[in-house]
Amino acid sequence: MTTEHPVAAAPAQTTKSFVELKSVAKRFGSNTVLEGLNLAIPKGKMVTLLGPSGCGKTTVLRMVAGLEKPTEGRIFIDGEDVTDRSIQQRDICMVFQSYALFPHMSLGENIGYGLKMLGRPKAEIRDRVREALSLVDLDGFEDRYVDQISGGQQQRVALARALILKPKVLLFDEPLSNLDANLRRSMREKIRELQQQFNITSLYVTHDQSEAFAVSDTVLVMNKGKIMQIGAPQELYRQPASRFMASFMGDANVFPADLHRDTVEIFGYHIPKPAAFAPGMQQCTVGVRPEAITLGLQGDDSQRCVITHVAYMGPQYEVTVEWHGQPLLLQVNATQLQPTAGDNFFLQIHPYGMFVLV
Ligand SMILES: Nc1ncnc2c1ncn2[C@@H]1O[C@H](COP(=O)(O)OP(=O)(O)OP(=O)(O)O)[C@@H](O)[C@H]1O
Repeated sequence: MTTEHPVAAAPAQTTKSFVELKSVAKRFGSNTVLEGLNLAIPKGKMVTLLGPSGCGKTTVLRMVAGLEKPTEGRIFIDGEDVTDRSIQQRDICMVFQSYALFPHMSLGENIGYGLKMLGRPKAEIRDRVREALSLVDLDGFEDRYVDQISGGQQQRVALARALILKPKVLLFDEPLSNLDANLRRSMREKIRELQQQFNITSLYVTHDQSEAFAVSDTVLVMNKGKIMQIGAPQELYRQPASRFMASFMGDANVFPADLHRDTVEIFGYHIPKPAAFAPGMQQCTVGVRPEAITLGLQGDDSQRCVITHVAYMGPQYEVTVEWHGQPLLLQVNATQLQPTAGDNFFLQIHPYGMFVLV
């Protein structure tokens, strides 16, 4: 796919821009929502704020947009201090959960509205609207109205309306929350495709872990106004920095373990030691992801387990086994085994799904 496009072809401004928050705090009256927040979005990257409801993600996004002012700290876009600038003076566009389209305007008028306000000539607006619609796979939809298209299509129009302005920064506020599961997948693919195609520096807010992983270069996990961990999706999942992170990033079984030179020992069972384990440690707590555990018909006594609970999930079963008196959650691929409570197996743990907890 070409990276040249007359609507959103990355101009110098777009590719060079970045966002930085320095020592930002936000208080609403006596309620401190954020404290000492530092955040940097490299040029052309997508950073996602992920966290439980109320942790402060939308407040961060609104401060970057200029809809809220930090109580302390400064915000920079493209090297300029924008802390005291209004939303109109920041060269950013926002894509909202609610689409925020004008119902009395055609889709073409909605998308071209920003350019019209900038006083661009009619012919240019018409051409750029057509191209923006094409980018979001809505060719020929100029004359339709909001009530004549689906929710998924409305969100594509909202995306086109943002892209047409070639903003320095794109902000996404839970943009998929109102869409059903199938539409969510195709919309997030479209967002990621366009963001990467045009190297648009972007900040994305969601409380959905799989959505955050699918669209982001970097994910920043927040809890109660604090940053818990920042990293690439694989890093956060495979090397969570705390128990909160281990459980927030998915299911995890947690055990005390003895560390040997080349192996990790849990209940007498030896597993090859993953590279993440620091040399010199002798004991630690390990986390094991459910998908890293498999059931087989052969093994030794240290691997013996009995199934205590089975839940059918479609592609896989979620299975709880008892292992050395401890419950252990694992997944069984439905094409491989039909597990039943009471069955005896021998388990194996793959080192890929194991991490150290400190
Ligand atoms: N305008 C406001 N006045 C007072 N308190 C506010 C205001 N905006 C946000 N808050 C408070 O700040 C905290 C963080 O809210 P925020 O909306 O940033 O969280 P969030 O992580 O985006 O949550 P959600 O996923 O539910 O949107 C909450 O306790 C909220 O009640």
